Amino acid sequence: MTDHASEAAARDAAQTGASPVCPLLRVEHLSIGFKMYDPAAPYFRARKVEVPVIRDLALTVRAGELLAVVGASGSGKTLLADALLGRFEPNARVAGDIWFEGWRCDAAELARLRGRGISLVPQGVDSLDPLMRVGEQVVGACGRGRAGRERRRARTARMRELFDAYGLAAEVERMYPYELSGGMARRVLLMCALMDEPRLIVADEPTPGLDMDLAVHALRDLRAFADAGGGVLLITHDLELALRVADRVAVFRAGTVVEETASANFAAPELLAHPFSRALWHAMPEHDFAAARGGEGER
Ligand SMILES: Nc1ncnc2c1ncn2[C@@H]1O[C@H](COP(=O)(O)OP(=O)(O)OP(=O)(O)O)[C@@H](O)[C@H]1O
Ligand code: NI
Repeated sequence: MTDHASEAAARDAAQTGASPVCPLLRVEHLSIGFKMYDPAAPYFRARKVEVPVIRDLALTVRAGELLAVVGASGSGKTLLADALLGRFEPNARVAGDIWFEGWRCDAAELARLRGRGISLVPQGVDSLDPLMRVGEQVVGACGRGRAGRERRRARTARMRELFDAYGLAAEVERMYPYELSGGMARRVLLMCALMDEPRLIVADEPTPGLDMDLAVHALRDLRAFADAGGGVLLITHDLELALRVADRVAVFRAGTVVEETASANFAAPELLAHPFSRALWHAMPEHDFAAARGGEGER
């Protein structure tokens, strides 16, 4: 841990009257680019250039809150999720600060927090091992000997508690991933994340492939986690779904958050500050999919 933000938070609080409690997660000026051969240059003159994907991004997640990061496909959302877990490709160039519970963390510290504070619900259900029963995967490796047996017993009990709390039938434990429906597989991924009693869950597109009912169900589980005091960063391209569960929405465009606002402000376009947020509002099915007015070309 390199720094502590509680003094800064207390100072801010003295100035603004806000609560001095540190947010669970705070990201400031995060920029990520990739060093790669210039795709525009002819091959015989190719040289390495830095291609920016995330630029000067800021967001905050507090305990008890679900923040949705809503952005188009391919805009860098998974890259953001990976960054929060301290996972960077070797050619990534990273700048900016990520604070977890008031501590500024570098990539190695974030990677250590995985499973010890921060859990990821990954974008693909293919992260489940096809050859292992669901129960074994959720419980995870427990080690050998007496300590291993104790740990297995404790983790199995926790898994059963979670299955029960989140409505997964006990027989799912003995199933293989191919026997699960899309909705069940998504739920199992969430259970894997919850096993480690995280304070923050980063959920990367947890709903594609699910019908509306199941998607809402999956998001309700995340909402329940936030209501119990955890923080959730929900990454999605589906604003309509996000608005059903999120307290606040971070509108993500061209690699940065152009507006972080209360979900309630999506009630009317006048309540939204950025033209792209208003364009998203107009593009929602219930607002007749109007063309993305005011969005394109504006940053
Ligand atoms: N190691 C890398 N080197 C170069 N470019 C990369 C690397 N990793 C990711 N990118 C680029 O970063 C961009 C953002 O990718 P990312 O997967 O984060 O988007 P996304 O918003 O999660 O997309 P989706 O909606 O499909 O999940 C892509 O254009 C991708 O090509
Ligand atoms: Ni993605």
